[in-house]
Amino acid sequence: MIENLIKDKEARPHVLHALEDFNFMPPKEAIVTDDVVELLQKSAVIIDFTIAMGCETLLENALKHPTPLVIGTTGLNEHQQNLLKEAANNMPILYSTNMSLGVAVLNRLVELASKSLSDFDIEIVEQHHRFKKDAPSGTALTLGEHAARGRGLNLDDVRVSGRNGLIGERSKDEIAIMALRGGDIVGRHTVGFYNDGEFIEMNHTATSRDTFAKGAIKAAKWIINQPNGLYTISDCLGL
Ligand SMILES: NC(=O)C1=CN([C@@H]2O[C@H](COP(=O)(O)OP(=O)(O)OC[C@H]3O[C@@H](n4cnc5c(N)ncnc54)[C@H](OP(=O)(O)O)[C@@H]3O)[C@@H](O)[C@H]2O)C=CC1
Ligand SMILES: O=C(O)C1=N[C@H](C(=O)O)C[C@H](O)C1
Repeated sequence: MIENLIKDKEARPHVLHALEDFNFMPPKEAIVTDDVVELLQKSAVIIDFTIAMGCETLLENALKHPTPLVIGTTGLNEHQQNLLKEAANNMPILYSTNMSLGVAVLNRLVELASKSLSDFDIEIVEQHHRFKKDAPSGTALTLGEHAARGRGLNLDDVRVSGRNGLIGERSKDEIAIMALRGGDIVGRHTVGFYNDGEFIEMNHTATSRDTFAKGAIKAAKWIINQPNGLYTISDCLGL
């Protein structure tokens, strides 16, 4: 995501990491550092698209040096999710597994469809590029949470991660989340609602990673004016 953020003129002066990797000369006012404390102390807001461990380091240090944060990193474990909640008591944090407007709206639609189509079986498929490290995608899990919430269920209680062998019939409440990987697919999520005689499939396809960068920059401008707390991109978009 760093190359997509650098492409955006407004974000460019604030991008601090690995600039030379992308053959880009930072402007004089940019701070280039690999010291997370210096980064926190000198930044008005930080955008994090790294890996779960990188996000954990940022949050741990942010607890001592509160700074508004926009976090898009996925694959956070339970400890890291708790750290996110704890840190949000001391600073405004916007966390979203997907920074696009389309997915923010899709989350709403899925919750509504799940509630209205209570007899339909729900299945989620996500597709991403071959370089993606975590599975299933954070977006697919968030969509699954909305689908479960629409029926008053907890995703952890009903989630299926794979099917293989003589597994028996599908149970009514289960929600499978399956991941495909290949090529340069930016991000494609399909939530299907299946019943006897009809089905609906809701699909969102990101065709450029700039979509996520633009959402994150909008979020960064918004989060600096918010009181401490944990927000999502839906809050920023007024959804
Ligand atoms: N919420 C959203 O809308 C989106 C979320 N994402 C998520 O963002 C994350 C990054 O994705 P992507 O950009 O494709 O991944 P990449 O692997 O392309 O980039 C990850 C970057 O993080 C750096 N990094 C790795 N470890 C650390 C660390 N411990 N501390 C600081 N930086 C570190 C890497 O540096 P180096 O190369 O030197 O290791 C690299 O520059 C993933 O979790 C992905 O799911 C991605 C797109 C959209
Ligand atoms: O790794 C990616 O590329 C993406 N990750 C996010 C996720 O895990 O949901 C968002 C987007 O789909 C791209």
